[in-house]
Amino acid sequence: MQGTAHATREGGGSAVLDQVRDTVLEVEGLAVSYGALRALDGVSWRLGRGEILGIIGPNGAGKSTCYDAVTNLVAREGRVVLKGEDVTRVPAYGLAERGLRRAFQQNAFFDDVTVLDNMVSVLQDVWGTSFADCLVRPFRERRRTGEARRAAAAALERLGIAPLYHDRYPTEVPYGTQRMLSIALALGSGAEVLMLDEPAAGLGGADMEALVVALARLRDDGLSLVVIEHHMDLIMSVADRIVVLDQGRMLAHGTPAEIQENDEVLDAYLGRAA
Ligand SMILES: Nc1ncnc2c1ncn2[C@@H]1O[C@H](COP(=O)(O)OP(=O)(O)OP(=O)(O)O)[C@@H](O)[C@H]1O
Repeated sequence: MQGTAHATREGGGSAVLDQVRDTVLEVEGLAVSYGALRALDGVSWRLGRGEILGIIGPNGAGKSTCYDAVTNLVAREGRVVLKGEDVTRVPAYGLAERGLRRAFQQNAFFDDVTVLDNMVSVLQDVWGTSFADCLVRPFRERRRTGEARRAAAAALERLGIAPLYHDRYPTEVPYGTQRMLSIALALGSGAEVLMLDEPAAGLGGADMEALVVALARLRDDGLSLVVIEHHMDLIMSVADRIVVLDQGRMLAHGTPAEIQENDEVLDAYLGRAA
């Protein structure tokens, strides 16, 4: 094997795990079976604070199943530790409350409210007002509503969504902006770990570049990200480390440079230059 990516098919700990500093999310021995199919088998990785971990692999390798397993959306074996707390038995909504959020492959927003109001709605946990408060303290509540809208606008601009789109309906804005909106909504407020499933799906060149910039900015802000992606250029440019899955098992784990030189990965997945 060339390079230093660690093949993990034989099991055993990988030294690359020891390189992760300030672990925020750790999965250990995750396994999922669908009837006779072992869709995930003994998958372990760690995510450091302010880091992007890429998860790649051919179709059917188990990438989405791995997300379902981490977020407790499927029966699984193994352990999940978030910020030092064993959260293996915590349901998905409890994980979201603890700062572990997830965006799915499909865009997810309310079609019949504006982009800005979509964002305001997910910030309700911080800026929400009650009917009773509006009656008793109307001026205070009006001020809070203004603050909520400013916070929502800032959250959208953090993802590069320009103000000219804030008052449009999501279906009226370009597809790349809709993808960014889905990410912004998944982030909400208080996210510490964000898991993205193919964020670049359907994006063209300029939108792809905007996504790279946005992901790097989120990481630089201290967010930790796990990103499933088929676009190799994108994942190789933004990820700090990469896990390669194949038939439910970990084929390799290393830096992008290590993964690109790994013979097993080249044979199984990335394709080899003649
Ligand atoms: N609910 C399910 N019931 C039965 N089999 C499933 C289920 N979900 C996934 N599988 C199977 O588990 C395996 C892993 O699927 P998964 O969707 O995790 O792969 P993936 O790497 O995300 O693929 P893709 O890149 O195509 O999205 C596949 O063989 C798939 O057919």
